[in-house]
Amino acid sequence: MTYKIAVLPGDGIGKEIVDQAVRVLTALKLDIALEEAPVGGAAYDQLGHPLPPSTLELAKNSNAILFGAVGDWKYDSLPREHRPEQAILGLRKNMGLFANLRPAILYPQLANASSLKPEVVSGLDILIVRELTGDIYFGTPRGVRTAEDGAFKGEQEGFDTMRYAETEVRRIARIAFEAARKRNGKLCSVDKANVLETSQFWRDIMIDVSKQYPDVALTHMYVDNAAMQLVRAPKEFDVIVTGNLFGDILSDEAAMLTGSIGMLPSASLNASNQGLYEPSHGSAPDIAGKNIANPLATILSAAMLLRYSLNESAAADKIEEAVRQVLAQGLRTADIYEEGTEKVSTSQMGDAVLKALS
Ligand SMILES: NC(=O)c1ccc[n+]([C@@H]2O[C@H](COP(=O)([O-])OP(=O)(O)OC[C@H]3O[C@@H](n4cnc5c(N)ncnc54)[C@H](O)[C@@H]3O)[C@@H](O)[C@H]2O)c1
Ligand SMILES: CC(C)[C@H](C(=O)O)[C@@H](O)C(=O)O
Ligand SMILES: [Mg+2]
Repeated sequence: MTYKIAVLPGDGIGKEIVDQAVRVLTALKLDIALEEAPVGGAAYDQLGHPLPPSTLELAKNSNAILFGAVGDWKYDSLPREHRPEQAILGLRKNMGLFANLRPAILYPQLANASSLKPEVVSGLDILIVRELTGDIYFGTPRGVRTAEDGAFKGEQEGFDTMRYAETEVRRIARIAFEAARKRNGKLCSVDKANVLETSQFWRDIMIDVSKQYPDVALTHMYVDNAAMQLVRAPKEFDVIVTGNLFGDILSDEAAMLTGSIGMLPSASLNASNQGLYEPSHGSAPDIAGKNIANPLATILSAAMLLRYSLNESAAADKIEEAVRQVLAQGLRTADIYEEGTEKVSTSQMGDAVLKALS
Protein backbone atom coordinates (compact mmCIF):
# COMPACT_ATOMS: atom_id res chain seq x y z
CA MET A 1 0.00 0.00 0.00
CA THR A 2 1.28 3.44 -0.90
CA TYR A 3 1.20 5.80 2.08
CA LYS A 4 0.02 9.31 1.36
CA ILE A 5 1.81 12.17 3.08
CA ALA A 6 0.56 15.75 2.92
CA VAL A 7 3.43 18.21 2.94
CA LEU A 8 2.48 21.63 4.34
CA PRO A 9 5.57 23.88 4.57
CA GLY A 10 3.79 27.10 5.65
CA ASP A 11 5.60 30.34 6.41
CA GLY A 12 8.95 31.76 7.48
CA ILE A 13 11.56 29.03 7.77
CA GLY A 14 8.82 26.43 7.08
CA LYS A 15 9.83 25.77 3.49
CA GLU A 16 13.58 25.66 4.20
CA ILE A 17 13.26 23.06 6.95
CA VAL A 18 10.52 20.95 5.35
CA ASP A 19 12.59 20.76 2.14
CA GLN A 20 15.33 19.01 4.09
CA ALA A 21 12.92 16.57 5.74
CA VAL A 22 11.39 15.77 2.34
CA ARG A 23 14.85 15.01 0.93
CA VAL A 24 15.42 12.62 3.82
CA LEU A 25 12.05 10.87 3.43
CA THR A 26 12.57 10.53 -0.32
CA ALA A 27 16.04 9.07 0.10
CA LEU A 28 14.66 6.17 2.13
CA LYS A 29 12.92 4.79 -0.97
CA LEU A 30 9.74 3.80 0.85
CA ASP A 31 6.38 3.34 -0.81
CA ILE A 32 5.15 6.87 -0.10
CA ALA A 33 3.47 9.59 -2.15
CA LEU A 34 4.10 13.18 -1.10
CA GLU A 35 1.71 15.96 -2.02
CA GLU A 36 2.31 19.60 -1.13
CA ALA A 37 -0.30 22.26 -0.31
CA PRO A 38 -0.24 25.85 0.97
CA VAL A 39 -1.03 26.61 4.61
CA GLY A 40 -0.84 29.59 6.97
CA GLY A 41 0.04 33.06 5.75
CA ALA A 42 1.23 31.61 2.44
CA ALA A 43 -2.25 30.12 1.89
CA TYR A 44 -3.95 33.33 2.96
CA ASP A 45 -1.92 35.26 0.38
CA GLN A 46 -2.66 32.72 -2.38
CA LEU A 47 -6.20 31.59 -1.59
CA GLY A 48 -7.60 34.03 0.97
CA HIS A 49 -7.67 31.58 3.91
CA PRO A 50 -4.93 30.17 6.19
CA LEU A 51 -6.48 26.68 5.98
CA PRO A 52 -8.12 26.47 2.55
CA PRO A 53 -10.69 23.67 2.11
CA SER A 54 -8.41 21.97 -0.45
CA THR A 55 -5.54 21.82 2.06
CA LEU A 56 -7.78 20.46 4.84
CA GLU A 57 -9.19 17.87 2.43
CA LEU A 58 -5.71 16.75 1.42
CA ALA A 59 -4.68 16.48 5.08
CA LYS A 60 -7.76 14.46 6.01
CA ASN A 61 -7.18 12.05 3.13
CA SER A 62 -3.54 11.43 4.04
CA ASN A 63 -1.98 8.91 6.40
CA ALA A 64 0.20 11.62 7.81
CA ILE A 65 1.01 15.30 7.51
CA LEU A 66 4.46 16.81 7.53
CA PHE A 67 4.03 20.38 8.71
CA GLY A 68 6.60 23.20 8.80
CA ALA A 69 5.42 26.26 10.70
CA VAL A 70 3.00 29.13 10.27
CA GLY A 71 2.94 32.76 11.26
CA ASP A 72 4.53 36.09 10.57
CA TRP A 73 4.29 39.42 12.30
CA LYS A 74 2.86 40.96 9.11
CA TYR A 75 -0.41 39.05 9.63
CA ASP A 76 -0.84 40.14 13.26
CA SER A 77 -3.42 42.79 12.46
CA LEU A 78 -5.70 40.45 10.47
CA PRO A 79 -8.97 39.35 12.09
CA ARG A 80 -8.25 36.25 14.20
CA GLU A 81 -9.96 33.79 11.82
CA HIS A 82 -7.57 34.79 9.03
CA ARG A 83 -4.35 34.65 11.03
CA PRO A 84 -1.86 31.95 10.03
CA GLU A 85 -1.99 30.30 13.48
CA GLN A 86 -5.63 29.37 12.81
CA ALA A 87 -4.34 26.88 10.24
CA ILE A 88 -2.56 24.69 12.74
CA LEU A 89 -5.35 25.07 15.29
CA GLY A 90 -7.91 24.21 12.59
CA LEU A 91 -6.00 21.11 11.49
CA ARG A 92 -5.70 19.90 15.08
CA LYS A 93 -9.40 20.47 15.80
CA ASN A 94 -10.82 19.26 12.48
CA MET A 95 -8.78 16.08 12.52
CA GLY A 96 -9.18 15.39 16.23
CA LEU A 97 -5.42 15.42 16.80
CA PHE A 98 -5.77 15.46 20.58
CA ALA A 99 -2.52 13.79 21.63
CA ASN A 100 0.61 15.86 21.23
CA LEU A 101 3.86 14.06 21.99
CA ARG A 102 6.83 16.35 22.50
CA PRO A 103 9.97 14.46 23.46
CA ALA A 104 12.90 16.46 24.81
CA ILE A 105 16.11 14.51 24.40
CA LEU A 106 19.55 15.95 24.95
CA TYR A 107 22.04 14.55 22.50
CA PRO A 108 25.32 14.07 24.40
CA GLN A 109 27.22 16.25 21.89
CA LEU A 110 24.95 19.20 22.68
CA ALA A 111 25.42 19.21 26.44
CA ASN A 112 27.20 22.56 26.17
CA ALA A 113 24.53 24.11 23.93
CA SER A 114 21.99 23.84 26.73
CA SER A 115 21.63 26.90 28.92
CA LEU A 116 21.86 24.61 31.96
CA LYS A 117 25.00 23.06 33.41
CA PRO A 118 25.95 19.81 31.62
CA GLU A 119 25.61 17.78 34.83
CA VAL A 120 22.02 18.96 35.24
CA VAL A 121 20.94 18.02 31.70
CA SER A 122 23.25 15.31 30.41
CA GLY A 123 21.28 12.17 29.61
CA LEU A 124 17.97 14.08 29.61
CA ASP A 125 15.17 12.11 27.98
CA ILE A 126 11.67 13.25 28.88
CA LEU A 127 8.34 13.17 27.08
CA ILE A 128 5.70 15.86 27.34
CA VAL A 129 2.21 14.63 26.49
CA ARG A 130 0.17 17.74 25.77
CA GLU A 131 -3.62 17.64 25.28
CA LEU A 132 -4.13 19.51 22.03
CA THR A 133 -7.79 20.03 21.13
CA GLY A 134 -9.37 21.32 24.34
CA ASP A 135 -8.74 23.74 27.21
CA ILE A 136 -8.79 27.52 27.01
CA TYR A 137 -7.52 27.28 23.41
CA PHE A 138 -10.92 26.15 22.17
CA GLY A 139 -13.30 26.75 25.09
CA THR A 140 -16.35 28.91 24.50
CA PRO A 141 -17.66 31.46 25.22
CA ARG A 142 -14.80 33.76 24.36
CA GLY A 143 -14.54 37.27 23.05
CA VAL A 144 -14.67 40.91 24.06
CA ARG A 145 -17.78 42.32 25.75
CA THR A 146 -19.01 44.90 28.22
CA ALA A 147 -18.47 43.60 31.76
CA GLU A 148 -21.82 42.97 33.43
CA ASP A 149 -20.56 42.69 36.98
CA GLY A 150 -17.53 42.98 39.25
CA ALA A 151 -15.32 45.94 40.07
CA PHE A 152 -14.97 46.87 36.41
CA LYS A 153 -18.66 46.70 35.50
CA GLY A 154 -19.44 48.67 32.33
CA GLU A 155 -15.88 48.47 30.99
CA GLN A 156 -14.85 46.43 27.97
CA GLU A 157 -13.32 43.08 28.93
CA GLY A 158 -11.68 40.19 27.09
CA PHE A 159 -12.55 36.65 28.15
CA ASP A 160 -11.85 33.00 27.31
CA THR A 161 -13.13 29.78 28.80
CA MET A 162 -10.98 27.03 30.26
CA ARG A 163 -12.87 23.73 30.09
CA TYR A 164 -12.23 20.02 29.81
CA ALA A 165 -14.79 17.26 29.33
CA GLU A 166 -14.26 13.92 31.07
CA THR A 167 -13.71 12.08 27.77
CA GLU A 168 -10.98 14.52 26.80
CA VAL A 169 -9.10 14.02 30.05
CA ARG A 170 -9.54 10.23 30.07
CA ARG A 171 -8.22 9.73 26.55
CA ILE A 172 -5.10 11.87 27.01
CA ALA A 173 -4.53 10.19 30.38
CA ARG A 174 -4.55 6.77 28.71
CA ILE A 175 -2.03 7.91 26.08
CA ALA A 176 0.25 9.23 28.82
CA PHE A 177 -0.03 6.16 31.05
CA GLU A 178 0.66 3.87 28.07
CA ALA A 179 3.71 5.96 27.15
CA ALA A 180 5.00 5.92 30.74
CA ARG A 181 4.49 2.14 30.89
CA LYS A 182 6.79 1.73 27.86
CA ARG A 183 9.40 4.07 29.38
CA ASN A 184 10.43 4.35 33.03
CA GLY A 185 7.00 4.02 34.61
CA LYS A 186 6.80 7.57 35.98
CA LEU A 187 4.00 9.98 35.08
CA CYS A 188 3.72 13.52 36.41
CA SER A 189 0.40 15.26 35.78
CA VAL A 190 0.80 19.03 35.74
CA ASP A 191 -2.12 21.27 36.65
CA LYS A 192 -3.13 24.27 38.73
CA ALA A 193 -5.59 22.44 40.99
CA ASN A 194 -4.91 24.81 43.88
CA VAL A 195 -6.73 27.56 41.94
CA LEU A 196 -8.65 26.21 38.95
CA GLU A 197 -11.79 24.03 38.95
CA THR A 198 -10.84 22.61 35.55
CA SER A 199 -7.52 21.48 37.00
CA GLN A 200 -9.09 19.83 40.06
CA PHE A 201 -11.40 17.95 37.71
CA TRP A 202 -8.39 16.99 35.55
CA ARG A 203 -6.54 15.71 38.63
CA ASP A 204 -9.49 13.63 39.87
CA ILE A 205 -9.80 11.91 36.47
CA MET A 206 -6.04 11.27 36.33
CA ILE A 207 -6.26 9.55 39.72
CA ASP A 208 -9.21 7.48 38.54
CA VAL A 209 -7.45 6.37 35.33
CA SER A 210 -4.31 5.54 37.32
CA LYS A 211 -6.19 2.62 38.93
CA GLN A 212 -5.87 0.79 35.62
CA TYR A 213 -2.10 1.37 35.60
CA PRO A 214 -0.79 0.13 38.95
CA ASP A 215 2.66 -0.29 37.37
CA VAL A 216 2.94 3.47 36.66
CA ALA A 217 3.79 5.86 39.49
CA LEU A 218 1.53 8.90 39.14
CA THR A 219 2.48 12.19 40.78
CA HIS A 220 0.92 15.64 40.53
CA MET A 221 2.60 19.01 40.33
CA TYR A 222 1.35 22.57 40.04
CA VAL A 223 2.40 24.19 36.80
CA ASP A 224 4.40 27.00 38.41
CA ASN A 225 6.44 24.47 40.37
CA ALA A 226 6.81 22.28 37.24
CA ALA A 227 8.27 25.25 35.36
CA MET A 228 10.81 25.61 38.16
CA GLN A 229 11.60 21.89 38.53
CA LEU A 230 12.19 21.61 34.77
CA VAL A 231 15.19 23.91 35.08
CA ARG A 232 16.25 22.75 38.55
CA ALA A 233 16.28 18.98 38.03
CA PRO A 234 14.75 18.05 34.67
CA LYS A 235 15.99 14.47 34.83
CA GLU A 236 13.58 13.80 37.72
CA PHE A 237 10.82 13.68 35.09
CA ASP A 238 9.97 10.79 32.79
CA VAL A 239 6.57 11.54 31.22
CA ILE A 240 4.67 14.76 31.87
CA VAL A 241 0.97 14.95 30.98
CA THR A 242 -0.75 18.31 30.92
CA GLY A 243 -3.41 20.46 29.27
CA ASN A 244 -3.14 22.47 26.11
CA LEU A 245 -2.03 25.82 27.52
CA PHE A 246 0.37 24.56 30.18
CA GLY A 247 1.78 22.06 27.67
CA ASP A 248 2.45 24.82 25.15
CA ILE A 249 4.53 26.73 27.66
CA LEU A 250 6.32 23.81 29.32
CA SER A 251 7.28 22.24 25.99
CA ASP A 252 9.09 25.39 24.86
CA GLU A 253 10.90 25.42 28.18
CA ALA A 254 11.83 21.74 27.86
CA ALA A 255 13.00 22.34 24.30
CA MET A 256 15.56 24.85 25.45
CA LEU A 257 17.02 22.32 27.88
CA THR A 258 18.07 20.30 24.85
CA GLY A 259 20.17 23.14 23.48
CA SER A 260 17.79 24.66 20.97
CA ILE A 261 14.15 24.61 20.08
CA GLY A 262 15.46 23.71 16.64
CA MET A 263 16.07 20.16 17.94
CA LEU A 264 12.59 19.30 19.23
CA PRO A 265 10.20 17.28 17.05
CA SER A 266 6.56 16.56 17.77
CA ALA A 267 3.71 14.27 16.82
CA SER A 268 0.01 15.07 17.09
CA LEU A 269 -2.15 11.97 16.85
CA ASN A 270 -5.85 11.23 16.56
CA ALA A 271 -7.80 8.12 17.51
CA SER A 272 -7.24 6.52 14.09
CA ASN A 273 -3.47 6.96 14.16
CA GLN A 274 -3.43 9.72 11.62
CA GLY A 275 -0.78 12.13 12.66
CA LEU A 276 0.53 15.60 12.07
CA TYR A 277 4.27 15.93 12.52
CA GLU A 278 5.95 19.27 13.04
CA PRO A 279 8.89 20.83 14.81
CA SER A 280 7.84 22.33 18.15
CA HIS A 281 9.15 25.71 17.11
CA GLY A 282 7.47 28.38 15.02
CA SER A 283 8.19 30.07 11.71
CA ALA A 284 11.13 32.07 13.12
CA PRO A 285 10.53 35.13 10.92
CA ASP A 286 13.73 36.67 12.33
CA ILE A 287 15.91 34.13 10.49
CA ALA A 288 13.66 33.16 7.56
CA GLY A 289 15.10 33.04 4.05
CA LYS A 290 18.72 32.98 5.25
CA ASN A 291 19.33 29.21 5.04
CA ILE A 292 20.53 29.18 8.67
CA ALA A 293 17.61 27.53 10.51
CA ASN A 294 18.15 24.17 12.15
CA PRO A 295 16.27 21.52 10.13
CA LEU A 296 16.86 18.70 12.65
CA ALA A 297 13.57 19.13 14.57
CA THR A 298 11.72 18.71 11.27
CA ILE A 299 13.88 15.80 10.15
CA LEU A 300 13.29 14.14 13.53
CA SER A 301 9.55 14.85 13.11
CA ALA A 302 9.73 12.90 9.84
CA ALA A 303 11.23 10.01 11.84
CA MET A 304 8.29 10.20 14.26
CA LEU A 305 5.95 10.19 11.24
CA LEU A 306 7.47 6.95 10.01
CA ARG A 307 7.29 5.38 13.45
CA TYR A 308 3.78 6.39 14.56
CA SER A 309 1.70 6.70 11.38
CA LEU A 310 3.48 4.41 8.90
CA ASN A 311 4.76 1.69 11.24
CA GLU A 312 8.20 1.99 9.62
CA SER A 313 10.24 1.97 12.80
CA ALA A 314 13.40 0.64 11.12
CA ALA A 315 13.42 3.65 8.78
CA ALA A 316 12.74 5.95 11.74
CA ASP A 317 15.68 4.45 13.61
CA LYS A 318 17.88 5.09 10.56
CA ILE A 319 17.01 8.80 10.51
CA GLU A 320 17.62 9.17 14.24
CA GLU A 321 20.95 7.39 13.91
CA ALA A 322 21.91 9.67 11.00
CA VAL A 323 21.14 12.72 13.15
CA ARG A 324 23.33 11.35 15.94
CA GLN A 325 26.10 10.81 13.39
CA VAL A 326 26.08 14.36 12.01
CA LEU A 327 26.17 15.74 15.54
CA ALA A 328 29.06 13.41 16.35
CA GLN A 329 30.84 14.71 13.24
CA GLY A 330 30.70 18.16 14.84
CA LEU A 331 28.29 19.75 12.36
CA ARG A 332 26.14 22.50 13.86
CA THR A 333 23.66 25.06 12.60
CA ALA A 334 24.04 28.52 14.15
CA ASP A 335 21.59 27.91 17.01
CA ILE A 336 23.67 25.02 18.42
CA TYR A 337 27.10 26.21 17.30
CA GLU A 338 29.95 26.39 19.78
CA GLU A 339 33.68 26.84 19.38
CA GLY A 340 35.45 23.80 18.03
CA THR A 341 32.47 22.67 15.94
CA GLU A 342 31.75 23.35 12.27
CA LYS A 343 29.00 25.82 11.44
CA VAL A 344 26.75 24.64 8.59
CA SER A 345 23.69 26.02 6.82
CA THR A 346 20.21 24.49 6.73
CA SER A 347 20.81 22.77 3.42
CA GLN A 348 24.31 21.62 4.37
CA MET A 349 22.83 20.00 7.47
CA GLY A 350 20.33 18.27 5.17
CA ASP A 351 23.21 17.13 2.91
CA ALA A 352 25.04 15.69 5.91
CA VAL A 353 22.00 13.75 7.16
CA LEU A 354 21.47 12.34 3.66
CA LYS A 355 25.10 11.29 3.48
CA ALA A 356 24.90 9.63 6.89
CA LEU A 357 21.84 7.69 5.71
CA SER A 358 23.57 6.17 2.72
N1 LIG B 1 3.28 25.26 15.12
C1 LIG B 1 3.57 26.43 14.57
O1 LIG B 1 3.41 26.62 13.38
C2 LIG B 1 4.08 27.53 15.44
C3 LIG B 1 4.68 27.28 16.68
C4 LIG B 1 5.16 28.36 17.45
C5 LIG B 1 5.04 29.66 16.97
N2 LIG B 1 4.43 29.86 15.76
C6 LIG B 1 4.35 31.21 15.15
O2 LIG B 1 5.66 31.55 14.70
C7 LIG B 1 5.82 32.96 14.72
C8 LIG B 1 7.09 33.30 15.48
O3 LIG B 1 6.90 32.96 16.86
P1 LIG B 1 8.03 33.02 17.97
O4 LIG B 1 9.12 33.94 17.53
O5 LIG B 1 7.36 33.24 19.26
O6 LIG B 1 8.59 31.52 18.03
P2 LIG B 1 9.62 30.76 17.08
O7 LIG B 1 9.68 29.36 17.58
O8 LIG B 1 9.27 30.95 15.66
O9 LIG B 1 11.02 31.47 17.36
C9 LIG B 1 11.57 31.66 18.66
C10 LIG B 1 13.10 31.83 18.56
O10 LIG B 1 13.68 30.56 18.24
C11 LIG B 1 14.43 30.64 17.04
N3 LIG B 1 14.18 29.41 16.28
C12 LIG B 1 12.98 28.78 16.09
N4 LIG B 1 13.14 27.72 15.32
C13 LIG B 1 14.45 27.64 14.98
C14 LIG B 1 15.21 26.74 14.18
N5 LIG B 1 14.69 25.69 13.54
N6 LIG B 1 16.54 26.99 14.05
C15 LIG B 1 17.12 28.02 14.69
N7 LIG B 1 16.44 28.90 15.46
C16 LIG B 1 15.12 28.72 15.60
C17 LIG B 1 13.90 31.86 16.30
O11 LIG B 1 14.87 32.39 15.42
C18 LIG B 1 13.52 32.78 17.45
O12 LIG B 1 14.66 33.51 17.87
C19 LIG B 1 4.53 33.51 15.35
O13 LIG B 1 3.69 33.94 14.32
C20 LIG B 1 3.95 32.30 16.08
O14 LIG B 1 2.57 32.36 16.24
C21 LIG B 1 4.00 28.83 14.98
C1 LIG C 1 1.24 28.66 16.81
C2 LIG C 1 0.49 28.28 18.04
C3 LIG C 1 -0.99 28.27 17.75
C4 LIG C 1 0.94 26.92 18.61
C5 LIG C 1 0.23 26.63 19.92
O1 LIG C 1 0.05 27.52 20.76
O2 LIG C 1 -0.15 25.47 20.10
C6 LIG C 1 2.44 26.78 18.89
O3 LIG C 1 2.89 27.65 19.87
C7 LIG C 1 2.77 25.35 19.24
O4 LIG C 1 3.31 25.12 20.31
O5 LIG C 1 2.51 24.46 18.40
MG1 LIG D 1 4.09 26.69 21.34
